[in-house]
Formats: sequence, structure tokens, C-alpha cells
Amino acid sequence: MEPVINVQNVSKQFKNKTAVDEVSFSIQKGEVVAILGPNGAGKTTTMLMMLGLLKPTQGRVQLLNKHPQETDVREKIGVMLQEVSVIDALSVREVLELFRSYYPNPLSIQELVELTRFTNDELKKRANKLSGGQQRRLGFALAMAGNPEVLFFDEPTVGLDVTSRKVFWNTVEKLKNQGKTIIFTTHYLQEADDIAERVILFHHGKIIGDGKPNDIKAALTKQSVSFTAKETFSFDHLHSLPGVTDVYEKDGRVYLITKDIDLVLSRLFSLEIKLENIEIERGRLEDAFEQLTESREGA
Ligand SMILES: Nc1ncnc2c1ncn2[C@@H]1O[C@H](COP(=O)(O)OP(=O)(O)OP(=O)(O)O)[C@@H](O)[C@H]1O
Repeated sequence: MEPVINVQNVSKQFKNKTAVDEVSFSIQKGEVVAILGPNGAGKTTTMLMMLGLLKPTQGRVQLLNKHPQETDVREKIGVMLQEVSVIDALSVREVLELFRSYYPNPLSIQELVELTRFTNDELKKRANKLSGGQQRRLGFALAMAGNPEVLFFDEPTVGLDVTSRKVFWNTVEKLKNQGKTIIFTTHYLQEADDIAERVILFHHGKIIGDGKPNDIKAALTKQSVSFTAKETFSFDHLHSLPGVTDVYEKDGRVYLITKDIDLVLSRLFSLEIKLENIEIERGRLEDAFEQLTESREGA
């Protein structure tokens, strides 16, 4: 099966800044993918290149097997970027009508209103008089106007309150069940975890993880088994245990760092060491993610 999106060895250089650094991935039809990463990781730049709105300095992007800017590709995609700029003098209804007219098989106004829950009063409002939350909903309606196969949302819930976020993601869930391909950027770990079946993790313009949310979480978090031992023993034994990535001693406890607690425990017990006060610590995902963010800021 042909992928819906194919990003091959793509980089983007802004003057001296490498915003995106040799990334490659492909996305299949029906996938819901979160592009996750701290601020400045290169998420938006990557999305703009997927859409053909920014030209890669290097590499190639294909959307629906073609150049992203081809008309028949554009007719099949819906885009919600961080800033919506629409014609301010028009009412919400008029903007919706205008956008619908750009597409061969648009959704009806009725369908768009159902998706976005615009009231009659809101439909009459001029676009420049909308609140932040209403503007987001308008942005979403415009992304949906052409009944797209592939949806791109750049940080779709920034500035939304908790209830509006829930409503938005419930709607996305329905679109997912209709088989739409959905790609969204976020720096909310929880959103990526809740909504996406695949997470592509960006850091410093590179992809540092690509997989199911649980696998990404496991890769981000450090887990440890620690214990005290009465007898002296060789650390070499512990270093060579399968699954152990680091061994150290702190305050009289021996710590084994691993990504596979079960494996390490079973091997530990088979060693001839008398272990006491065994403790297992599973790193907190939020902490690990925060560390990523901090290391970015400190860079
Ligand atoms: N037009 C531009 N000119 C110069 N530098 C840019 C430009 N666009 C982005 N950058 C830089 O490229 C890097 C990646 O930016 P990008 O907006 O893609 O990150 P991001 O992961 O989407 O972050 P955010 O969540 O803050 O939008 C940042 O360091 C940013 O300052």
C-alpha cells in the first residue's frame, strides 16, 4: 500500500539554524499520528514542509503520492494552522460558504455546524469579532470544509479550555473512526498519549522516537531496580546482565537502570547474591519529558 505521506531525508535550514535535520518517516492511510516535541523542536516546520508551504532545503516530501501543492492533492487535505487569517469583513457563515466553494465535494453547512457546534448567533458574527476559542472552531470548520481525507492540525488545542479540548478530541475520534488520516503537532504529552496510535518524537530537529505511545514512554522513562546486599560481590556481574544499561551505588543501595524490569529481576534472582530491601522505581513520564524540554532550553 502506498503511504499517504512520505517524508524522505528532509532538512530545513533557516540561515544558520537547522530547524529540521534529516528526518524520514511515512504515514499510512487511517493512521492518527502525533508529532510531539518541546518548543522549537521542528514540529511546525516539518508540518509546513509536508503541506508544501515551506520548501525543504534537502530531501523530498510526497503527499498522496504527489507533490503536496498539486491541486488534486490540496482538494483532499484539510489544514488547521496555529493562526487563522480569514476575511474579517465576512460573517462565519459567509466564510464557511466561501471555503466550501473551493472544493469539489464539500461538507454541507449543516454538517460543518454539527462538527463545530456553531450557534445561529455565532454564524452571524463577523470573523474578526470572534473570541480565541471561536476562532479555533472556525479554523477547524475551514479544515473540514472540503471533506478531506487527510487532516493536519498544528497545536490545535493551544489556548482552549479543558471542555473545548475534550469536545475537539471527541470530534477527532469520530473522524478517526471514519478512516481519516490525522496528523497533529503538540507539546502536550498527554494529548499525544490519549489520542494518537503513533507518536513521532522530535527534539532539536531530529526524530528521536517513532512508535506506539507506550513504546515511546518506555524509551523516555528510566526504570530502576535497587537493593542492598550484605555480602560483597562483583559489579561486573550486574553490568553484564541482559537489559541492564547502567549500574551504580548510592547511599548503600545498588541501582540497576533498565528498560525491562521483569527481565532484570528474573536474572537477578538467579544470581547467587542475597538481596535485601528490593525496590522498583518506574520513572515518571512527565519528568522525562520535562528533562527533554529543559535540555532544549539549556542548549
Ligand atoms: N522562518 C523562520 N526563520 C528562522 N528560524 C525559524 C523559522 N521558522 C522556525 N525557525 C526556527 O526553527 C526551529 C524550529 O521551529 P518550529 O516552529 O518548527 O518548532 P516547533 O517544534 O513547532 O516549536 P513550537 O511549538 O514553538 O512552534 C526554532 O528554533 C525556530 O526558531
